[in-house]
Amino acid sequence: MFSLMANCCSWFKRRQEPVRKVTLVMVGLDNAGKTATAKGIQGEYPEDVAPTVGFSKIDLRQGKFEVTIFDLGGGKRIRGIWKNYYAESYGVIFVVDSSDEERMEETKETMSEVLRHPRISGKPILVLANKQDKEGALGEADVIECLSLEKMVNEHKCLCQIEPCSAILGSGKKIDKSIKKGLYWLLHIIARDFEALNERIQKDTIEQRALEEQEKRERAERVRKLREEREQREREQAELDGTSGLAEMDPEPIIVNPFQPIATVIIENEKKLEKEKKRQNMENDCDACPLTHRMEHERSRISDSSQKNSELGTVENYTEALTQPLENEDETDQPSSESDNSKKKTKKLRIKRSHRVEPVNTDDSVPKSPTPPPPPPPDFYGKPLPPLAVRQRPNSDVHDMIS
Ligand SMILES: Nc1nc2c(ncn2[C@@H]2O[C@H](COP(=O)(O)OP(=O)(O)OP(=O)(O)O)[C@@H](O)[C@H]2O)c(=O)[nH]1
Ligand SMILES: [Mg+2]
Repeated sequence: MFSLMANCCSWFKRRQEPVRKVTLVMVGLDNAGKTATAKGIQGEYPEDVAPTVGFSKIDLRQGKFEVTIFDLGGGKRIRGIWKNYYAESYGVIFVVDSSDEERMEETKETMSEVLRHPRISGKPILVLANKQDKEGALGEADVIECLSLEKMVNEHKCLCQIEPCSAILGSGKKIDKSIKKGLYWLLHIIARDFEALNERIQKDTIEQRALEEQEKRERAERVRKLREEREQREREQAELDGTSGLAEMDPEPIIVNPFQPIATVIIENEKKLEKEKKRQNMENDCDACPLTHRMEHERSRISDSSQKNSELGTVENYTEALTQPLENEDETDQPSSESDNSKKKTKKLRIKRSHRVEPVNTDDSVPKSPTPPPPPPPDFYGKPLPPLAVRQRPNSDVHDMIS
């Protein structure tokens, strides 16, 4: 009767206990069997596993414990993330592949690194000597020896339990009893020192979060600086590529299309032709004027023409090439008998053509071609372009090499 009452009191007392949330971290080399073990605990088929990239998380209820297990990837490159989970861990599950003797040294170093971390030292550790079903797997004593386990745990003041097991034996309620036993042991130790552990974990977690925030800010700052440097480099490169200077002053430069519609070219040419005609008329009128006046007139005309040349660019050059016969016509149309006028005219023509690249002047030394170039039709630009052969070419005095 007394014992029944004591049991009832104990049950009632346990019911009053608050639910404790406990986080565990599961680590070990890749291929050790961590995910298989975690799946087995959860009641899933343990053999259907793939290497863990990052982590996987399982939640389970064990008596008064709400347990969260972080199953972390064990690959060499992923091991760096383990430390991010140490602060909130109440204990460690370290899984060892007992059948892989060759990697025992690596396992030892890795375990030592975990236990000496300031956020792990002093916390309980469960070692699962996994894959006992495999032939040649090391037994419990061999694993302890290979890992120098006693020495290591004493050094870092960690309570330790080792369980030889096989994760693929079963799952859920049929899970390997050693795994179940090991888990009970770990939770029991945690429950015993819960207050002290909990205080440490709260403190470590706050520090860890602050550190993470700091790292995040530093990372963002690094990214910002890198972006700024890259943009600066791009700007400098753009300047080197010649988009600086005028291009910078005028962000949208006007690009003159060299391939203008033919109608535009014709209109330009017509204008030019009209101007030429006017000029000719004026020249005829001016023939009566004194030579100096005419010289002045020619100079202003040349400068006007040069300016226009630079303005009109390609089109103007083309126009000039086409209007060349008009100037020749000036030359040929002058009556040769008027000797005074002829002298004046020669001088005038030299000035007139001074802005062009001319062949050696043949006016005096070489006799003129017996067949003068054909005069252009009066309405030249109103008609289709003449055949290439009759068009006056620049430097037409020089004959083609191949004729
Ligand atoms: N024979 C045998 N095979 C096992 C046992 N436990 C796991 N395996 C197999 O070992 C391989 C690796 O198992 P995982 O659970 O993925 O190993 P892990 O430790 O999670 O590996 P990472 O995620 O890469 O860190 C899988 O093919 C499992 O089926 C076991 O107890 N016995
Ligand atoms: Mg895994």
